[in-house]
Parts: sequence; structure tokens; C-alpha cells
Amino acid sequence: MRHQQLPTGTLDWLTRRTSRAADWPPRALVEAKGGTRISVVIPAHNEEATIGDIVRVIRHELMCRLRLVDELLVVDSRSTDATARAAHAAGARVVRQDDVLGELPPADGKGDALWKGLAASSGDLVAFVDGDLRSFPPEFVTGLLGPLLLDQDVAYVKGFYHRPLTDSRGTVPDGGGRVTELVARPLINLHWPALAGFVQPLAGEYAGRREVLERVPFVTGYGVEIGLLVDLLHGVGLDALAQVDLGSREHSHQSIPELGRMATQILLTVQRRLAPHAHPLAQSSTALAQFLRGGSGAVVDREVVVTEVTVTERPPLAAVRDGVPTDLLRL
Ligand SMILES: O=c1ccn([C@@H]2O[C@H](COP(=O)(O)OP(=O)(O)O[C@H]3O[C@H](CO)[C@@H](O)[C@H](O)[C@H]3O)[C@@H](O)[C@H]2O)c(=O)[nH]1
Ligand SMILES: O=C(O)[C@H](O)COP(=O)(O)O
Repeated sequence: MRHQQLPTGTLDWLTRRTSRAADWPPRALVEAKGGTRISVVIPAHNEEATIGDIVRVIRHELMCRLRLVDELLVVDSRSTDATARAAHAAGARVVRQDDVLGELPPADGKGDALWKGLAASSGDLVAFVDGDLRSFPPEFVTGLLGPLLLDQDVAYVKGFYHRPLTDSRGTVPDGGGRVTELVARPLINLHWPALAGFVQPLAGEYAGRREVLERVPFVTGYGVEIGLLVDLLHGVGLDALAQVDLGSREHSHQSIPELGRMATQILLTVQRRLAPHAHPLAQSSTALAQFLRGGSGAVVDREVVVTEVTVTERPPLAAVRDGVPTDLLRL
């Protein structure tokens, strides 16, 4: 393995299109908003413990006080707990995933909930945030809206953050995002290196222009984030994509088997975009960009480590040792 720099194009994009939530003061956003209508959509499956607080923060800070957000929609994704009641009591409009476009055959999962949320909302800009976040600051929404309101060339903004992993043994500061680090990031670096500058490619917090979001497919399950990134790279180009540092994010963690299923959905989403015909912007790359805590912070507040990951293969030992022709070897 050899350490090298980020590719020039990725570094240029990172420099141009990375900002911090604090770079977008709420007053500037309200001024820039004009007649732009803004929706926040939250997909929620059994999130009664957290959904109320998230809705309250958005409602009080961003709807009532600032008048930045016009619509707050919670998509109840087949919850069996009091999610819908808690969201409604806190001031959100609540729709049931299966009631929206109910004439269509039902589909499962988070991506379907987001797509239904897009269908049931009306804002020109739509921000999605997860419903399982703890300590939800309004900057999670204002940060995402900043680049869209103040730069007409930006079509889609992804959040990023530090991701602590908390379990019964305590907290590992950057232990979270396991599927991101072990599955999504390697795939992105291998097949779409133009996207390698995204610090959190699977972040559930992102915002986009409706006219763009309505023109891309939504994978119905957990493949939705990687599918959107890849399809938007093709559809609007890298320079229309941006990312914003939202600080730190704490959420409820899924078990390893659940994450295995999530990972499989992500792999399938990618596989479909690579085959049978290669995606027009797919490239072959063996460089992996990772973002670690620390570093100079000159461009992004992380240490960027780029590693060349090469895999070479020895021929079957029998072919070398015994001279057996390799085409006769069967496992
Ligand atoms: O069938 C479902 C499953 C989940 N959710 C909601 O979607 C959000 C994120 O789901 P969660 O299970 O908490 O995902 P994470 O384990 O946090 O997964 C991360 O990685 C996923 C894959 O990219 C992203 O979809 C997530 O947003 C991102 O937080 C939460 O509000 C869920 O309630 C639904 O609405 N319907
Ligand atoms: O985004 C991810 O990688 C998965 O949601 C797993 O996150 P976690 O490791 O923080 O649970």
C-alpha cells in the first residue's frame, strides 16, 4: 500500500464545494429564501423515542421563529409504536408511507418512505433528515439549505459529521459508520472516484432541488443514498453536488446482521449501476480516500488519507509447482 494525494479533480471539488454549517447563518438564508418554498421530510420507522424532539426543534426554530421552513412532513414507515402520534403531537404533518400513491403496489424500506415523502410534499427545496437522531440541532437543516439557497449552481447537498459509536461498553469517538467505511466508501472509490471526496456518502441528511430529485430513481431500501449520489453525478455533474460539515451525529445503531443486510442492499444498488452496461461515468480506480479525525483543516477538517489498494494474484500453486495447466483446475 502506498500513500498518495487525492486526485486533483476530487481535491478541487472538495475545496470548492465543502463548507461548514456555521458558514450559512440563518438570517442570510431567510433573506435569500424569497419565494422559495422549503420542505423538511423525515422518514420514521419506530422512532417514538426521538421523533418528537426533532420535530419540535424544526417547528420552533425554523418554522415559527425564522420562517425558513414552510412544511414539515413525517412519513410513518409502518411503525408499530407511537411514532405517528408523537410526530403529530409535536407539530408535524404525518402521512403513512403506504397511503401515499396508494394505487401503486407497496414497496418496503427507507428509500420508499423518502420517495413517498417527496411525492407528498411540495417545497421547491426538500431536505431529508433521519428520525433517529439524538440532540438534533437546527443547523442540521440550515447547513443543508445554505448552498442551495445561496448558489444556484448547487442542486444537491449532503451532510457530514463525526460518527461516535456508543454501546453498553461506552463510546468510540469515530467508531460509527461501519457500513460506510467497510462497504460504501470502498465501492465509491473503486467505481466512481469522482465521488471520493464525500466524507459521509451514506449520510441520511441531505437536501436538493425538487426538479432534480424528481428526475432520479429512489432505491426503495438502504441503497437509496448511494443510488442518489451515483445517479446525480451522472445527471447533474459533480460540481452541482456539495457537502456541509454538520458537526457530530448520534443515532441508534443497528445490529451487525442488520448492517449486513444494509450492506447487501448497497452492493446490489451498485451492481445494478455497473451491469449490464457500465455506468457512463464509472471508472476503474484503486485509490481509497478516507477521512480521519485530525489534520490541518485547510480544506476539510479531517486528515485525508489516500491509499492505493492493489490486489495481485498468485496463480494456482499447482500450476506453478506441478505444471498443471490452469484451465484444467476446478475448485
Ligand atoms: O424501513 C424503514 C427503515 C428506516 N426508516 C427510517 O430511515 C431513517 C434511517 O434509518 P436507520 O435504520 O436509522 O439507518 P442507519 O442505520 O442510521 O443507516 C445509515 O445508512 C443508511 C444507508 O445508506 C442510510 O439510509 C441512513 O440514513 C443512515 O443513517 C430512520 O429515520 C428510520 O426510522 C424508514 O423510514 N423505513
Ligand atoms: O452509515 C453506516 O455506515 C451504517 O448506518 C452503520 O452506522 P453505525 O456503524 O454508526 O451504526
